[in-house]
Amino acid sequence: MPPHLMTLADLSTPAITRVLTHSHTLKQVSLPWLAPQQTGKSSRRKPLKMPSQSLFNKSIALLFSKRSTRTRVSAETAATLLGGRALFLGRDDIQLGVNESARDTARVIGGMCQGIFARVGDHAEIEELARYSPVPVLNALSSLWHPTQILADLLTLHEHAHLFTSDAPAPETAVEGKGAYKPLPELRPLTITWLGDSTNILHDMLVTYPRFGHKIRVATPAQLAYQCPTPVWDRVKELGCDKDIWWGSDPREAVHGADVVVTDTWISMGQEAEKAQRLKDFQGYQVTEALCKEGGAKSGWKFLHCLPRKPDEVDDEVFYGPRSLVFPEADNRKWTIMAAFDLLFGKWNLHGTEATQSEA
Ligand SMILES: NC(=O)OP(=O)(O)O
Repeated sequence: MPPHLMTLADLSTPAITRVLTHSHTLKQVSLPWLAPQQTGKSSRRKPLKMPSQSLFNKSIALLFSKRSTRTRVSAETAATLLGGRALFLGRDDIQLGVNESARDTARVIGGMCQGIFARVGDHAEIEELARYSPVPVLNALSSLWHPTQILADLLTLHEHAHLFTSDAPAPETAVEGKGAYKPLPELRPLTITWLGDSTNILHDMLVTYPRFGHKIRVATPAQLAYQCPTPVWDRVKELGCDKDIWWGSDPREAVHGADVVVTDTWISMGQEAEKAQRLKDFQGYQVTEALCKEGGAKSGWKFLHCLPRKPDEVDDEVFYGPRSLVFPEADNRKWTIMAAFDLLFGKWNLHGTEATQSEA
């Protein structure tokens, strides 16, 4: 039975830390490799190290039934860096869902490729793929979970740990030629606020952040449709995360004491018909300087958003301002997906906890 990853709830805390550490090292190894190569005298510099080639001559299927920019481009470029190839298989490209079942598709693609990175509608679809795939399946987003997004968010927070500690200097990032790679900066326990719908992004936050000592404060509209689905809340409780989660419907109350404010679109893929009702239900939830000041967020609060963004949920002042970490967060989709591909598809060892720095 191959290992799979449906949600970060499936990984222990040390295993998540290992993926983040591995992402941080792969990023440091890969960036000099990807930089324009210099000629002339500077060509006498120390030879560059090539990142792990665990996917050399291997193929990863990107089975995407929904649109994607970040996840798709991260996956394709990460597979290339690992020496392999990603095959993008969109909903109109293959027989799945029209002439062929998920069961048969998983068996056939798994017989030809060495991993499946799948973006699906209903979460049951990816469970079905995983049940019958002979190779590992990684969740690229389902109705319930979005694990690779939260890996990127965590890496971004760790890289910006100095912003949350008044006396800490910014870490050095350039490492080429210095031997050992910089360790992942330690992150102090934070208060992280979510304003918006109970989406797959929030769900992976709920089962992850409290295990690292972070408190979560959530505001969703009071209607039942915006509350946490039972299968997700069951995992939250199973992991003991519920005691560190405050959940209400007042966005001002939710941002109280926040170090980080996170939101996402109020109208996810497939919910376009509900747009008018949703815009009404989320009135007052837009992340702005005024809202966070009135609610008592910490003076240095920072902003995360998985993207794509619409101006409904966050105004331009916050989104493009100095509080925003959204573009480093987007960049980190690549390094975290690269680490997950290396460990899951290349080594079948994503759930392990042994250090990986020497094999980056
Ligand atoms: N955040 C995210 O998953 O972006 P894409 O939908 O563009 O992949």
